[in-house]
Amino acid sequence: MSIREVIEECKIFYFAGQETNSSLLVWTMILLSKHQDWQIRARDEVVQVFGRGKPGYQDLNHLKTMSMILHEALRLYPSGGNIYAVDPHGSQLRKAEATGRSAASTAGAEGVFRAELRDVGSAALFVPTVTGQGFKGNSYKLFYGDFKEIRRFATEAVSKPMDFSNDIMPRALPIYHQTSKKHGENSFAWFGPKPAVNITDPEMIREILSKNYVFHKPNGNPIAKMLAKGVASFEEDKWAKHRKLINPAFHHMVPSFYLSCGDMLRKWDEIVGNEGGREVDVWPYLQTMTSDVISRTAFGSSYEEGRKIFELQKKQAKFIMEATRTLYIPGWRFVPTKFNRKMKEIVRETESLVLGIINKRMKATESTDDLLGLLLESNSKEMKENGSESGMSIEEVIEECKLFYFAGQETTSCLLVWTMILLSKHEDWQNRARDEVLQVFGKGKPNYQELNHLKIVNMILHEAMRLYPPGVMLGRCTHKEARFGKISIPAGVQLVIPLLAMHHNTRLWGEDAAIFKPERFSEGVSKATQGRVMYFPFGWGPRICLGQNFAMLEAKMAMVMILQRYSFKLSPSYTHAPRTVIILQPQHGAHLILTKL
Ligand code: HEM
Repeated sequence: MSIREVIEECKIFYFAGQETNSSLLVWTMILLSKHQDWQIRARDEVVQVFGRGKPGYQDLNHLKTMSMILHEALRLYPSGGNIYAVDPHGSQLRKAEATGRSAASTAGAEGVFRAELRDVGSAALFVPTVTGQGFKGNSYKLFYGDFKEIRRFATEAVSKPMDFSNDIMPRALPIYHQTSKKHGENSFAWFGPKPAVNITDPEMIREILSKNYVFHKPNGNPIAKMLAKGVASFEEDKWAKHRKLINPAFHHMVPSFYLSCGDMLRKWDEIVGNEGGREVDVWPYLQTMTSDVISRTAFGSSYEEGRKIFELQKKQAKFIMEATRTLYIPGWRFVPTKFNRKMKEIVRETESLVLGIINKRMKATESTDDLLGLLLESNSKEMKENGSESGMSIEEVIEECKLFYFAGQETTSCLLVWTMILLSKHEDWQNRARDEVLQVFGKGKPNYQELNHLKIVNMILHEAMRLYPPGVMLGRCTHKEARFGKISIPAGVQLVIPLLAMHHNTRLWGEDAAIFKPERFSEGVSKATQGRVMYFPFGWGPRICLGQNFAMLEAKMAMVMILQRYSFKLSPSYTHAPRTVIILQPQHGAHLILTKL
């Protein structure tokens, strides 16, 4: 090991050992204060084994009741760490999975404490159940499970770039890649003290994603929830209510892709000029464009205020990424550190800006057709028809607006950047796409209706999202024992759906799964997949992405306008390095040579 690696190991021991232990102790004491009967049972056992004398290490291992209590405390209040990104949308920021619970879910968990304490901890229960059914994984290491390995895989994966190839699993989804390499497709890992089972059977995936009232999303880090809550993080009735209110707004809004994309192209024109090709890192420009689109579409006439809100969100996301890089300590966000104060300040500033816009709208006599206007309209219609309980509060509308920003921006810019990179490598497909675009629109302004009839561009976008899906995995969890045919998975387990692995699976797609072949989608998605759940970049079932059509339309408009004006190829300085930071991004940007047509 290098000195750096030794230091990293020490840091892991510090975090995994010190913070998780103190968190475990504090929750155990709280639970035992609440459940005096178990406190008495534990004391009886301790007094029986040690009397009032000094406990011997050997005998500590024989405390059965104490071990049961510690495992149950860990199950209810796990203190895991910076493990996985499972949701493509920033609101979840589930980098810090297996962390503390929200107040509401804590109250629910309290209720089951007594009933579940009969089991000797989740590890003891989980392992025989799933290994008996062919799932394999590492044996459980107390408190931090596979945390150390996961950290190492993640760091090693992105430490060097790769040759240009679409075989990106080792880099983009290193944890699943390594686990499945070692244990096979039916495998599991320990997210701290929580077991996480990898699900790769298309039928099981269909069932999990269809039954959204049975399989919930895993609880995220409460710090991350400061960023945005909204429909993507709600469950059951609250989720259904919000989805019903937001849906009409998405169907009626008029997106402003043309304006924002035009702004981006004007910037490229200034850099490239008329003579020869010029190198441009297109990645930051695509990010600005998609963020501009969402500011205009969400806040329309209040575009300037909208931009300010989103700038604050960007700042907040950076703080949150830093916060989630360390283990989450329950209650830590309430401590008035400088960092926490800054984050709270941003929340306050954002809310007052959004509230200002909303108040202005409420007083206006005419309705506006931006997302916020439509949302307010659909909300007040619902409240008029079914009473005020059925609508959203102003705070909830604010949260949904914040969510649109995170949901709508990074994901779509990722789709665009990988499409441009792939078309730079495959100039034959770039030419075919341009031919189609020029045939349908010439050099004129694309209209929305006809964007939907572009066949080649559509095939290319799907193939780009198959190989480089913005969200590389989805997560769900079991609240009670779940049965899938002969397979049974106990309660309290995370289900990891490695979306990227499904998109690259040679058993499903053939030996050429890693090759860019848009012709796979020449007869549509259902023909390409034969109706199986093996391609689902926007998720599946009732919780499928609300912005799916929006994103596809935006990507088509942008690709049409780019293809009309430019030809592009990889620059010699382009470095292929796909990397997952919540979503799948080009780690070193996208340096392309742009030539004006
Ligand atoms: C290429 C772009 C996009 C991709 C790949 C994508 C992907 C996804 C995926 C995979 C989910 C499901 C997550 C899960 O089931 O755990 C989802 C949900 C969602 N997406 Fe997107 N998304 C994109 C763009 C957008 C845009 C532009 C918006 C809005 C402006 C949006 C809003 C949402 C919302 C609100 C949900 C939550 C739906 C619910 O829980 O009912 N997405 N997205």
